[in-house]
Amino acid sequence: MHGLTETEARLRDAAREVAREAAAQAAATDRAEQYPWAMVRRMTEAGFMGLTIPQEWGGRGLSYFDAVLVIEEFAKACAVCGRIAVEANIGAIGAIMAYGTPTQKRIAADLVLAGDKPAILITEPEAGSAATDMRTRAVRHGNDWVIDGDKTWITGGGVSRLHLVFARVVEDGEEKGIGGFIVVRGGDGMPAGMTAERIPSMGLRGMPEANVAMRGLVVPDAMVLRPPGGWARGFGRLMDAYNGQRVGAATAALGIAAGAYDHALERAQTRRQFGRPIGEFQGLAWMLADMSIDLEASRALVWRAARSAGPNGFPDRLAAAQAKVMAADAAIRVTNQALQVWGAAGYSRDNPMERFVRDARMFAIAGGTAQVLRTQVAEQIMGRKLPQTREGFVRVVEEERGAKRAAD
Ligand SMILES: CC(C)(COP(=O)(O)OP(=O)(O)OC[C@H]1O[C@@H](n2cnc3c(N)ncnc32)[C@H](O)[C@@H]1OP(=O)(O)O)[C@@H](O)C(=O)NCCC(=O)NCCSC(=O)CCS(=O)O
Ligand SMILES: Cc1cc2nc3c(=O)[nH]c(=O)nc-3n(C[C@H](O)[C@H](O)[C@H](O)COP(=O)(O)OP(=O)(O)OC[C@H]3O[C@@H](n4cnc5c(N)ncnc54)[C@H](O)[C@@H]3O)c2cc1C
Repeated sequence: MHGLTETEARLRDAAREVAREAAAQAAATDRAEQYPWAMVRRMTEAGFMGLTIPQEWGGRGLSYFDAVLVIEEFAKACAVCGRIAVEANIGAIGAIMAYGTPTQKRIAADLVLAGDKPAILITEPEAGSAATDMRTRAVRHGNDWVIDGDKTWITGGGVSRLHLVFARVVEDGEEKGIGGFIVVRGGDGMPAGMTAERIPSMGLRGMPEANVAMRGLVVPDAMVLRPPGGWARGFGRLMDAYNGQRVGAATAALGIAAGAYDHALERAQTRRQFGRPIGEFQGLAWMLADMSIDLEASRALVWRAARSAGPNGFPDRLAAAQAKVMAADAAIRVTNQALQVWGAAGYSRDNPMERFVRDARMFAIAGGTAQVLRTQVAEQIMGRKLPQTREGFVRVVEEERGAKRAAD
């Protein structure tokens, strides 16, 4: 592969080797709709959980770029394993390793290195794309915080041990901003005050998605994640870390698309109709060409975003959004085209093609929809805020009128 050092290529090859085992169980995981615990144990033993955790905390201290090489291999073989590789290496764990206290880092690193895939809890039933409208509140009572609220579509809800909960911070009776609260699930059950109810989903069926309710959930002050800059800037700093997870999600989408493409390329050259391999028909040859272009473009943007980590240590916001939009939209196109190459056989549940299509669909929704991220890209390239609320636009108009009056 283009532009990899020997060490990077070795890491990718090692992941590819273990991912073969992931491929062998992917269909069974999908059918059983069960979290692939045995495969997670294998990934843990092989050192693919906690790649980016610094060595001083027991991790491998690898880069986001190293992580995306690994994620692509797992996602190509088993999309659920790919998403596990995202959240075990990037996202909530990145936020905690960057902003956490030594105690928080110790707890988080130990959990992930033992095989936990952390959960990130941002979305609420009434606050999806408009995440800053979240209603979940964390109210300070002395040395404890009490959290009440409802989160939805929480990946890993019910199986993850480490949770990073985004909530409105209420201190001294005043709302201060949005902060992060670390909640750990100990034994088999959920923590007191937290429940998870599974949501049946279209794809990635081995990965539980859940509605998570928090009622009087008590979090000690020692488990509050305090990003630099104070509560008022808390959401922004947590989103700095979240840009990493967007790159991870883009990589998972890329991996799924690459897996589907490999199957389609092989089928186009072996399946014959009219006495010729179907890949000779221009309709399919050009489809395969388009698929390869989509994949290369996605990979180029994913790699660029993963390598873009700026002074704050996280991937660049613009590069992450561009990569996520490209890879998510491309994965939908590529997996559908790959199924088309397979004809009726691709439509069978005995064949992985329909699974690839279902698994790819979520990435244009989760982690910031393709529409919302296009707006973020537009804001960044124009260097101006594009308010999404009606009041926000009224404010812009009033400011412009005020500036015009002052100039006249
Ligand atoms: C950001 C949005 C929620 C829009 O809300 P607002 O218009 O109210 O917010 P802004 O004024 O744009 O931003 C507030 C604050 O945050 C900073 N910010 C926002 N985005 C980023 C970013 N990507 N990187 C860094 N900083 C960011 C912004 O600059 C402001 O900072 P200051 O207060 O000025 O300091 C909305 O655009 C949005 O992103 N919606 C999508 C929500 C989302 O992504 N949810 C993901 C949930 S987790 C998940 O889905 C997991 C799935 S998976 O991994 O497959
Ligand atoms: C499989 C899956 C896993 C997920 N995992 C997690 C998780 O682990 N943690 C978590 O917190 N969340 C998670 N989510 C939730 C995800 O982040 C949200 O679904 C996403 O942010 C969109 O919110 P919504 O679904 O409420 O859609 P809405 O915000 O209601 O959007 C509906 C439609 O309107 C469009 N829209 C909304 N606002 C705008 C706008 N301003 N401009 C243009 N179009 C707009 C959207 O693009 C979309 O097409 C997951 C979702 C899925 C599907």
